[in-house]
Amino acid sequence: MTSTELSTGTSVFIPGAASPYQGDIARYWDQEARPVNLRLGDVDGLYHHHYGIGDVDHAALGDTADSAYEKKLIAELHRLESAQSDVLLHNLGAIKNGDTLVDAGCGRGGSMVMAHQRFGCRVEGVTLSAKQADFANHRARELGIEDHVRARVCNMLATPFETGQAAASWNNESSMYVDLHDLFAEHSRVLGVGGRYVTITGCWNPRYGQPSKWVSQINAHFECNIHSRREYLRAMADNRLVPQAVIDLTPATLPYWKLRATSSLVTGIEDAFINSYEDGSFQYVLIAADRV
Ligand SMILES: C[S@@+](CC[C@H](N)C(=O)[O-])C[C@H]1O[C@@H](n2cnc3c(N)ncnc32)[C@H](O)[C@@H]1O
Ligand SMILES: CC(C)=CCC/C(C)=C/COP(=O)(O)OP(=O)(O)O
Ligand SMILES: [Mg+2]
Repeated sequence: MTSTELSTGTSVFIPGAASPYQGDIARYWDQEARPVNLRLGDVDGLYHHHYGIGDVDHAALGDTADSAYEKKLIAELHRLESAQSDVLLHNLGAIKNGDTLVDAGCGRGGSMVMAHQRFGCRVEGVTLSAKQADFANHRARELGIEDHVRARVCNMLATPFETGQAAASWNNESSMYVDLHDLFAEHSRVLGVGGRYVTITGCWNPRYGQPSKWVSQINAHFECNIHSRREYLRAMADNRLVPQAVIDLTPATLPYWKLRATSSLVTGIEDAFINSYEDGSFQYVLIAADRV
């Protein structure tokens, strides 16, 4: 654990942060309280910081003039975000209830809870944000699963997990904050041989050429650094992670964004996602890899 320097020169202790950048990211997520995340989480107590996939259920939404429409829209966006976690968890393969899973960049813990409910296993999460870790651990206590689901304030590039301890691990929209070679070296260390790694991420498309202005806008909005699809595959290959599936989820996430753009919970980043997905400069992908 180190301290980081603010631009004012004040030394601030940020547990888990290994660099000034990570200190900024810790502060960003400590302060985050966007209604688009909290009101969706309030639907059923699963709090996500990722986006949705799947077709919109227009029958469930009903008439836009209906006074209950906005509530239904929030429930529908949330359903699509949980569907995204379901697809990630499905790609972890067969997990036994005695297994340990690692969620790298766990946010408020929605996917961790879903993983435990699905597999009955232990789930260990790390986040740079103490607020998020407290939130996730509080939810786990409320659900009575705190002996199986735990979040810690920790850098995902240097985790406290034992070598080979995890049957599977994942990054759900959290790999754009780190160097991919460093990230996959750590997953490769923590995973047992034969273990499974899954990421769902936004990446820029090498076929487009370079990051588009929309990708740059998303980077600035979230203070992150989106990698290219090529960089993911190369860094995995260099770290004994062999892709078993690469799924382009771009067509599946567009309905979520188009629906979200019509809601009262817009944050201003919706057009950058829609435009970059539609012009082919950006892709939403799932990569599942075997640790060999
Ligand atoms: C967009 S949120 C995704 C949260 C969660 N995976 C989800 O799907 O709800 C990004 C997360 O990555 C975490 N993160 C970013 N850099 C990190 C690092 N170096 N170590 C640990 N967590 C990190 C943030 O703290 C935050 O929890
Ligand atoms: C696909 C890419 C590039 C994602 C960037 C990472 C990120 C910040 C995800 C969403 O978090 P959130 O749920 O907190 O965002 P929002 O408030 O927009 O819903
Ligand atoms: Mg969100």
